[in-house]
Order: sequence, then C-alpha cells, then structure tokens
Amino acid sequence: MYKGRRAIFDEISGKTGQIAILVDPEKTKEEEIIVRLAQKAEFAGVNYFLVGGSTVSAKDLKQCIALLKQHTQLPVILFPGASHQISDDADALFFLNLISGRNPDYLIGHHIAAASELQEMNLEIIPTAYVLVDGGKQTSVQYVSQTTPIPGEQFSIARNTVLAGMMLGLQLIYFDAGSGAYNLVPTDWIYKLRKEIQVPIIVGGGIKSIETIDKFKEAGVNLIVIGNHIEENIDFLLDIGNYNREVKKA
Ligand SMILES: CC(C)=CCC/C(C)=C/CC/C(C)=C/CC/C(C)=C/COP(=O)(O)OP(=O)(O)O
Ligand SMILES: O=P(O)(O)OC[C@@H](O)CO
Ligand SMILES: [Mg+2]
Repeated sequence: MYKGRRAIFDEISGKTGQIAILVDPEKTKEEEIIVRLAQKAEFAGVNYFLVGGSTVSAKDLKQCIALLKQHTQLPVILFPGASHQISDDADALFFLNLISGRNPDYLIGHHIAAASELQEMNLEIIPTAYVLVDGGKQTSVQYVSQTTPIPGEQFSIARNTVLAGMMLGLQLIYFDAGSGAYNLVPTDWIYKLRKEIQVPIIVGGGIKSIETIDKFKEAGVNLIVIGNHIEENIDFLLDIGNYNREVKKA
C-alpha cells in the first residue's frame, strides 16, 4: 500500500548541486556496463540513478532496475515516459505532470492508468512539475508527448507555468531541455525563480561540462541530471568525482 514516504524528496530538497545519472534501459542492458556505472558513480559521489525513457518497454525497465539494485547502494528513482514504466524494485518515482504541454494523456491519463498498481507498491511518489524547455532541437519527449516546449526567451510563461504547478500541489520542478539538447535551460530562469519559490528544482538536457554543473548549483538547482554525456563518455564520472571532492573541501 502506498505509504506517502518523503525520504528521497527530503534528500533532494536538502541541498543544491546534487547529481543524478539518467540510465536509459533501452541502451543499457548489459550487466557489465551497469556494474561499471555503479562503481564509478559511487566513487564519484553521484547522488541518485534515474531510470526511464520516452519509448522504454516494461520488460527492459524492470531488468535494468533489478540489475542496478544488485550493484549499487544509491537510490534509484523512476523517471517514467509512460504508465507501464514502474517497478517496485526502485526507491521512488517522479510522478511527472507535463504541465508545459496540453496533452491530457500526459497531464492525467498515464497517472490514472498507473494508479492502481502504484497503490500496491512501496515506492515514494513525488508529484513533479515536468516542464519542457526548447533545447534547440526536436526531442523524443516532444515527439512522443506531442507537446511544444517553452521557448528559452519566454521567462514569464515558464514562471506562470511553475507557479500554477505549485498551486496545484506539485512538489518539485523538473526543467528539461531534452535529451541531447543544444541549448541548456537558461540559468537566469533559476536565479529569478529562486527569489520567490523554495521548492526543489531539477535541471537536465544537454549537460556536458563541470562548468555547467557548477553554474546550475550556484543558481540554486538541487539536482542536475546527466544522461547522454555519461553514455558517451563514462570517464566524465572521474571529473564529477574531482569536482565533488573540491566542493566538499571548500
Ligand atoms: C504517471 C506515470 C507512471 C508516468 C507519467 C508519464 C508522463 C507524464 C511522462 C512525461 C513525458 C515523457 C515522455 C517523459 C519521458 C522523460 C524521459 C525519461 C526522458 C529521457 O530521455 P529519452 O526520451 O529517453 O531520450 P533519448 O532516448 O533520445 O536519449
Ligand atoms: O541525456 P541528456 O542530454 O543529459 O538529458 C537528460 C535528461 O534531462 C533528458 O530527459
Ligand atoms: Mg533515452
């Protein structure tokens, strides 16, 4: 039965500059890769694994999570592209509400489809305002959800969208410029929002450098998500490790 735990939400809220690795179960199937990812992530001081994708099957998702849980102590959070992307082996679920879009399936449809199964699971469910930001290219999420992202120059639309999300009771904001984005979520959005809202903020899409991670941390982002860049270059985790050790010393 769903218990309404808040441990992971509290951990995400607790500080800025935390890092999550997004694992795509469609691309990451071999145990050997998962073992390497788990070891390097833990050594680097990464905070969480996120698992999901726009087009991932239930079977691939379950297998990937089971393997991750065998090989890492880090919390595993579901980042689902659809109602079938759920597994009781994970620790938490971003219950995404795609509020930058106007597609009812992604505002309430998938949620209803998943609700009865979720009620039987032991996952921490985190109601999340999922806000797509134009990253300069059409992404899988936009295509699959048939929604239009918010343009990077339209801060007031972004602001009104997240304010409405908060008023609806969503507890976390995830700004996503999309997988492999060319343009990042604008840092000035975060600075401006941080003047009036305290809810935890997640940012992802196209992040490839320590400099970017540090900029988002300084702006007040709680959790920075990296997918493609680690898929392409697992040794970026060494740089993340060095960065985390420097931040700790400072
Ligand atoms: C309520 C439940 C269980 C699900 C909600 C479903 C919703 C609303 C999803 C939002 C829209 C969506 C399709 C999100 C997917 C987010 C995600 C995991 C993106 C990762 O990137 P990919 O789409 O896999 O990109 P690439 O494969 O191109 O790297
Ligand atoms: O794969 P990248 O570009 O890091 O994007 C991560 C994530 O925010 C996409 O939904
Ligand atoms: Mg993917």
